[in-house]
Amino acid sequence: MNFDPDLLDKLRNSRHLAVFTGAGVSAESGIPTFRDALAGLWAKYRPEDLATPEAFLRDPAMVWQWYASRRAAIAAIHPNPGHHAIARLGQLLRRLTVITQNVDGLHQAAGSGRVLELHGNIHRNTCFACGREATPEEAAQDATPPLCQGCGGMLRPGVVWFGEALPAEAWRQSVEAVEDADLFFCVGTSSLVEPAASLPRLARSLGCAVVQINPDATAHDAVADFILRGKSGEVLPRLLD
Ligand SMILES: CC(C)NC(=O)[C@H](Cc1c[nH]c2ccccc12)NC(=O)[C@H](CCCC/N=C(/NCCC(=O)O)S[C@H]1O[C@H](COP(=O)(O)OP(=O)(O)OC[C@H]2O[C@@H](n3cnc4c(N)ncnc43)[C@H](O)[C@@H]2O)[C@@H](O)[C@H]1O)NC(=O)OCc1ccccc1
Ligand SMILES: [Zn+2]
Repeated sequence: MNFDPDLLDKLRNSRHLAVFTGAGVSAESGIPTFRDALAGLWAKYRPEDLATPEAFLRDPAMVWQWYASRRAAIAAIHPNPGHHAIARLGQLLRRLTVITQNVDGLHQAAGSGRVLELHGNIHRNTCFACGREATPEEAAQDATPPLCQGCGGMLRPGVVWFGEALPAEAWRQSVEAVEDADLFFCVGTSSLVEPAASLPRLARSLGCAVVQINPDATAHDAVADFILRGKSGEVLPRLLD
């Protein structure tokens, strides 16, 4: 894949690169993308049916087990060359901010220092009633779901469910990073979930060069200045060559 010299020039001279990622960046690690995540016994559900406070209240054990099965899948895999290339770019460039929709923690596992988790992290748990962050021991109790040792409420995964607000600080810092960036990578996301999907549009509206990295077309091809059609685990390492 030959890259547009203008893109390589912008990357080499970037003062601040913002890298916005979705499930696609973890696909080559063996984690099915959000659309494909509902395989096997979960196949009859839509993500929006399970990742909501209503679903949790309706059937807390089922939702807890879904997250437990995803946590187990994530524990068995490793970051891929796409994650590592982003971490390497973070060492080479003056400033790089990762803004991720992923809850798997693989950017941090690959060594990326500045990672803003817009939709939380599946390895953390909080109390659905009092909001307290639970200890790993509490979350390991043999109950589905385990109960909070503070108030006795049910523990829930530390992710943002549909209908819930994004973490205010992560969102504020993400908008700030997009406003400061001179280059914006949109990697492995279908960009269908709001307000996260507004960030590529914001970047474009601020005159930031937008690069889309995805094997398929997405809603954000229209705001991209450069479209790299391929898998992030193959395209990103080549950008470092
Ligand atoms: C479905 C959608 C229309 N619904 C929403 O956007 C809703 C509602 C909404 C709000 N504003 C709107 C405006 C318009 C319409 C709807 C809304 N948004 C919300 O509910 C948000 C919260 C949304 C967050 C939900 N949580 C997630 N995840 C955590 C949980 C969990 O993980 O279980 S969202 C989850 O789904 C999304 C999945 O998208 P992708 O990551 O892009 O994955 P996908 O599978 O779709 O695509 C993969 C892509 O990768 C590509 N690919 C595949 N292989 C590779 C490869 N190898 N390399 C590169 N790319 C690859 C594929 O081609 C594809 O393009 C991600 O964001 C992911 O985090 N909250 C909120 O609005 O709250 C209000 C509020 C405000 C104030 C106070 C109180 C309340
Ligand atoms: Zn509690």
